[in-house]
Amino acid sequence: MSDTAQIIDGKAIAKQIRDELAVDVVEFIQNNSVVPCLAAVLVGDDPASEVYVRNKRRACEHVGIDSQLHRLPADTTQDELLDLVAKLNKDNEVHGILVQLPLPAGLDADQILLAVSPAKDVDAFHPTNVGRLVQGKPRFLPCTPHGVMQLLKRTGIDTAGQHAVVVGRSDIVGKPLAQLLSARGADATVTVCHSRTNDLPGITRQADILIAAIGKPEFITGDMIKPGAVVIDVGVNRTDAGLVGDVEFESASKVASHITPVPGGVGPMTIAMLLVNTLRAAQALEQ
Ligand SMILES: Nc1nc(=O)c2c([nH]1)NC[C@@H]1CN(c3ccc(C(=O)N[C@@H](CCC(=O)O)C(=O)O)cc3)C=[N+]21
Ligand SMILES: [Mg+2]
Repeated sequence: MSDTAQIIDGKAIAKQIRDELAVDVVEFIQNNSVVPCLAAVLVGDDPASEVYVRNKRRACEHVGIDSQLHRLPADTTQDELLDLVAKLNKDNEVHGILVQLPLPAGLDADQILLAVSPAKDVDAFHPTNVGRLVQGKPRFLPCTPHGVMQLLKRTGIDTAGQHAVVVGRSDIVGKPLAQLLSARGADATVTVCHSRTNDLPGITRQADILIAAIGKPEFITGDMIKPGAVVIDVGVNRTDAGLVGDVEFESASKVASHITPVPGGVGPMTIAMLLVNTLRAAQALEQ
C-alpha cells in the first residue's frame, strides 16, 4: 500500500468534459441555427454565490453556450421572483434556468423550484425531475452527483459491487448521489450516514468509496478511512484558512488510494455537468 493517495484532478477532468461538449455545441448550432442558452438567477449579494455565478458564466463562454445573469435585490418578493421564472419559462431563447441557492431569508425556495419548467430545470431540482431520477428514467442528472459519478468513471474506478458510504443526506447531493450509485449500471451497495448515525467512524471505515457531503470543514479524518479506499470530498467550506473540504486532506491522503482535493475536485465538475444539461435541454426543446 502506498502512503500517498493519487489525487483525482477534477479541474483537468472538467476541462476534458467541456472540450468534448464544445464539439457537440458547435454541431448543435449548425443543425439548429440556435445557440444553447443558460439563464442564471441570483437574488441578493451572497459572496460565495458571486464566485459560482462568475465561474458558470466563464465556463459557458468556453463551450459556446450563451449565458444570461438576472440579478435581483435581496428584498425581492416571492411574486417578483415567480414572475421572472415565468418569463424565463416562456422565453424560447432560454433553454436552461438555474435559480442560485440559497435564496435570501423570506423567500420560499421550494415554491420557486416548483415553478421552474421541468424541461428547463438544468439543476434537476424540480420534484418531477427528482421523481424521474428515483424511477430510473432521468431527464437531467443533478450536477454535483453526476460530476462525482463522472470523476469515478473517468479515473477508472469501478463502482459495481463496491460499498459506497455517503455521509450527508441533502436533497442536492447526498440523496441523489445515493440513487445514482445504487442505480443499475453503477451497482454499488450504498449506506447513507448523517448527523444522527451511531458510530459513524465504524461505518465510514467499511467504505470502499467514501463520499463526504456534510458541510463540516475537515470532518472526515484519516482514522475514519479504510486503507486503500477512494475518497470524494464534496465539501466547499469557506474558513479563515480559505476554502476547505469536508475531509482533512493531509491525514486522509495517507490512507486513501485516491482522493479529490478542494478546490480543484468536485466543484469544477458541478459546473461542467450544468453545461452538459444545458445542451441536453436545448436538444430536447429544439428537436
Ligand atoms: N441552483 C444551484 N445550483 C448549484 O449547483 C449550486 C447552487 N445553487 N448553490 C451553491 C452550490 C455550490 N456549487 C458550486 C459550484 C461550483 C464550485 C466551484 O467551482 N468550486 C471551485 C472553487 C471555487 C472557489 O474558489 O470558490 C473548486 O472547488 O475548485 C463550488 C460549488 C453549486 N451550487
Ligand atoms: Mg431540504
